[in-house]
Amino acid sequence: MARLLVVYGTGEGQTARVAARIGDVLADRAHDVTVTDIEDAGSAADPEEFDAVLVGSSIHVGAHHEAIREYVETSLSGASARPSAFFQLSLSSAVDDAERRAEAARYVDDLLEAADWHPDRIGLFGGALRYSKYGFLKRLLMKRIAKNATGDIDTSRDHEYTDWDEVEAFAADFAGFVERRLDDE
Ligand SMILES: Cc1cc2nc3c(=O)[nH]c(=O)nc-3n(C[C@H](O)[C@H](O)[C@H](O)COP(=O)(O)O)c2cc1C
Repeated sequence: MARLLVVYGTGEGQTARVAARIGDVLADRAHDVTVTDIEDAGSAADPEEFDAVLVGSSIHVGAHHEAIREYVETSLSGASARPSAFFQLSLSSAVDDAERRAEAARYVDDLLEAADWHPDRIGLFGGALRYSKYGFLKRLLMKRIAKNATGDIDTSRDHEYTDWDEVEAFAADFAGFVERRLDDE
């Protein structure tokens, strides 16, 4: 059994949902899992207390959650023997378009380069449009962003693009990686 941390930054809760699903997959494999929002985490997100760390963030206006950026820069920077993974949610990963996919990958590259962090696994997932949760201005902004991304500008309902099978496969793959690594030690 490994002590695993899943720490995430979220705007409207989709990354929290993904983090929870990842946590369920890890817990089903009998690991001791802590899933925490970076805003509430404080010292509970100290990587030293865990065997492995997964970090997740959504993209808002081309940037990761600020507290997550700070966290990876201060807590995960540099070489580490501890296995780690990063997952990202965006609309850019919600469409089958090479340019958009490259954009999503670039967001990750920029974050990792700035933090000098080298996670063992990276997951890029489609996010969601929660028009029902946005205020007037955010709904307008998201309609514009969505028009160029998924094309879903019907604000009378929400749109979800997360592939839950992909999320579960990502979590299982990372769990397997951690288990093999700990067996070898
Ligand atoms: C204000 C806002 C700005 C966003 N900007 C981008 C963006 O620049 N690129 C992108 O691919 N997705 C963008 N998105 C889509 C989010 O990444 C997607 O909605 C994701 O599911 C949000 O997850 P969260 O609820 O955990 O924050 C944006 C969403 C919001 C609400």
